[in-house]
Amino acid sequence: MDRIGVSFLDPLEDYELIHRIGCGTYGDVFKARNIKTSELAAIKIVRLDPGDDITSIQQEITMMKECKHKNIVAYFGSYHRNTKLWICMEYCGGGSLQDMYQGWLQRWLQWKRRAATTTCAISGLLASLPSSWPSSSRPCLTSTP
Ligand SMILES: Nc1ncnc2c1ncn2[C@@H]1O[C@H](COP(=O)(O)OP(=O)(O)OP(=O)(O)O)[C@@H](O)[C@H]1O
Repeated sequence: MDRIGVSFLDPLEDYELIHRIGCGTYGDVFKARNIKTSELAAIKIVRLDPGDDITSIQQEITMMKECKHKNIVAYFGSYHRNTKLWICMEYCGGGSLQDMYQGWLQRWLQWKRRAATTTCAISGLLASLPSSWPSSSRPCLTSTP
């Protein structure tokens, strides 16, 4: 951990936890605030037990440290304290890509249902037109609900 610049100081000296925002393969993720700068952060807290293979976590930290781009979550630092590893990073208020995808999917399904309902209503209305109505002036409805 030393090798990748993890601090052994108390993370609660630097961050206050606000609430839990999610949970991943390695542990819970919390919304937090940097006490000195008031900047928001997301902190992943991973429980480390003696004998755990920490290679993949070290790789995740190393990768986050090296990836510096405006479209990639920024890495703020890590702390190893009392069997817990705190990985601090930029807070993304829009949620995960999966959350966004679920939102789009729901909206699209809702829109599709509304379109089908409207089509049915208009079809019913057209069917109720008097048969004496000249076919040349009947509106034509085509849809693929
Ligand atoms: N930087 C962040 N800003 C805001 N929310 C985040 C951030 N990172 C993670 N989260 C939230 O925490 C949840 C868990 O994230 P985490 O990266 O631990 O798990 P994951 O996305 O399932 O990936 P993994 O398989 O690596 O654990 C996400 O789904 C997201 O809602």
